[in-house]
Formats: sequence, C-alpha cells, structure tokens
Amino acid sequence: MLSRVLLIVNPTAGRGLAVSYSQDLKRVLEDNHQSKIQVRITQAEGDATEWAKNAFGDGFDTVICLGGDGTVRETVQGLIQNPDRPYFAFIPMGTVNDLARALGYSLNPATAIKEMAKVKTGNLDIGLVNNSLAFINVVALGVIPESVMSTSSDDKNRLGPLAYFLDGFNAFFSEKGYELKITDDQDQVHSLMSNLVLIGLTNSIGGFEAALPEASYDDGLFHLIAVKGKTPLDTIRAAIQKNQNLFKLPKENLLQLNSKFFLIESKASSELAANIDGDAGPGLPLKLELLASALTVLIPDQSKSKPFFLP
Ligand SMILES: Nc1ncnc2c1ncn2[C@@H]1O[C@H](COP(=O)(O)OP(=O)(O)OP(=O)(O)O)[C@@H](O)[C@H]1O
Repeated sequence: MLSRVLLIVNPTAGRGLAVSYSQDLKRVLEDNHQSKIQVRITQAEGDATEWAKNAFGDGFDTVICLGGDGTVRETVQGLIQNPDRPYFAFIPMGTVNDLARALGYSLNPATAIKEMAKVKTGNLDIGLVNNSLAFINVVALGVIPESVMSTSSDDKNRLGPLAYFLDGFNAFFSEKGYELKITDDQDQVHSLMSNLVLIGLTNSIGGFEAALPEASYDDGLFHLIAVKGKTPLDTIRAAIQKNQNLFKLPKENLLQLNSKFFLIESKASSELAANIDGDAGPGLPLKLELLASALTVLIPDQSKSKPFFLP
C-alpha cells in the first residue's frame, strides 16, 4: 500500500486550493512512505470515476482524491466497478465532509494531509442505488433534501453550510408528504406517510456527527430513519407538544430500521427524487443494496503518532 499512488484532484474544490494541497500531500507521501506519485487534475464530472475505475489496471495500489463529498463519491463510483480495488483515501475539501467526520479525518485539509504520514486500514461499506450508482454517506428523500439538491456550488463556496440551511429552512413550510412503502431485507413491508427519509451508512449526516449515533462506516448495515407526517412542521409540533428534544422525536413520529437492503416505493413516484450524497439522484422506486467492506480505506493512525511516555 502507498507504493504507487494516484492523486485525483478536483481543482474547483477547497476554494481553488486543492491543486496546491496536492503538492503538499505528494511530499508527505514521498517522505513517509517512499511513494511514487502521479497527480491528475479533473477537467469535468466523470474524470474521477474513469481514472479510479482503471487505477488498479494502470498499476496503482492506492488512490487518494482531494475534493468535496462529490469528488469522493465519484472516485468511489469508479473504484467499485472493478473487482481488483486499490487502497482508498481522500483529503476533505467540501462543505460538509460527512465521510471524513465518520472516519475521524481532520476537517482541516492541511492537518488531514499531515495525518497521512501514519495510517492504518479500515473496511468501508458502500451503498449501491438501482444496481449502478454508488453512495458513501446518505440517501435522503423528502422536501428538505429536494430543496438542498438545488443549492449551487457558488452558494456553497460563498456561504458554507449556511447555504444548505437556508434552502432547507424554506422547505420547512412546504405542505408536501409522501405515501411510501419500504421493504427491508427480511421482506417486512412498512407503509407510512413521511416528509423525510434518511438512509445513512455512517453516523454523520449533513455535518451532524450524532445524527445516527449507532451507525458505523464498517457495520455492514444501512440505518434508516423516516419522520412520519405530512409536513416537517407537523412533526416538530408533535415533538414540542410532548416537550421532546427535536433530535429525540417520540417513537410514534419515527420509523427506524437497520437492514442490508431497502426497496422504497411511492404512489406518486414521479414527484419525488432522491438526494444521493447531496446531489440529485433518480426518482422512486429505489433499490438500495449494501456492499459490505467494499473498500479498504486509509485512516490516520493517531495511536502511533501520539508521543509515548513510560510510566
Ligand atoms: N475541473 C472541474 N471544473 C468544474 N467542476 C468539476 C471539475 N472537476 C470536477 N468537477 C465537479 O465538481 C463537483 C463538485 O465537487 P466537490 O464535491 O469536490 O466540491 P463541492 O461541491 O465544493 O463539495 P461539497 O458538495 O461537499 O460542498 C463534482 O461533482 C465534480 O464532478
């Protein structure tokens, strides 16, 4: 691992600093792992996927991308298309960086680069939508995820997480709800009216690291939370009437399931599109399959880098 490394760099990520960060990462890898490095800079959507797909055949044992969650997702999309998969890591440079939070990476790119000096490996579960589209963090359905999909890259660069908040806030007043049928890996069918469904792979969703506290990137399960009710306001009213913390909604307002598979269907399928890791995805029905331990991911080995004192 880390002998021949392909660095995939999205030059638009990290407020345009990704290319200069890639040179810092190159030095850290050469100095600490004697790596042979090739740096490739993406020109457009799809480059990261194509290069990651062919990386192992091109002689790379490790692929590291520098970019936001979109770049990470595109890279993973390429890696899983080949049965021979290189080691994988990334330097987080996006707005939310959920996978970085889940793996314990530093969210500061300069620190995350330094942390690549000492790494250990972990298993990373990946989600697959409709047999083809990979996801790394979350599939979300409902009025809030729909509105967030329209958040522009310009707004994200200018406003950071606030851009998502503003778009999501407007959606709170929408009167939409969806009649959904959710089938799990035990063939249990759950029917409900919902305004928000999240299917997460890790504990961190939308930058909230405790969103799914029991979920882990390597536990081999999807974690689904569906908020019952026609509008988000309905749900919040119900919670407040019961004096509940909004993040601990009463059980009757939530459906929670863990499963390796979900089929999600709706009566009004054309109305509802999925948000896949923050970007627009296909409409319902959605088939979600979990690819357990699909990738071997590099994780900072903080235990080794900490100073060691004898008692
Ligand atoms: N040279 C390029 N010019 C414009 N867009 C590019 C280029 N290379 C890649 N992209 C696209 O940029 C998109 C967004 O990239 P990325 O997710 O890394 O940044 P971001 O949008 O700032 O991150 P986040 O979504 O976490 O805020 C990716 O989907 C990718 O396809």
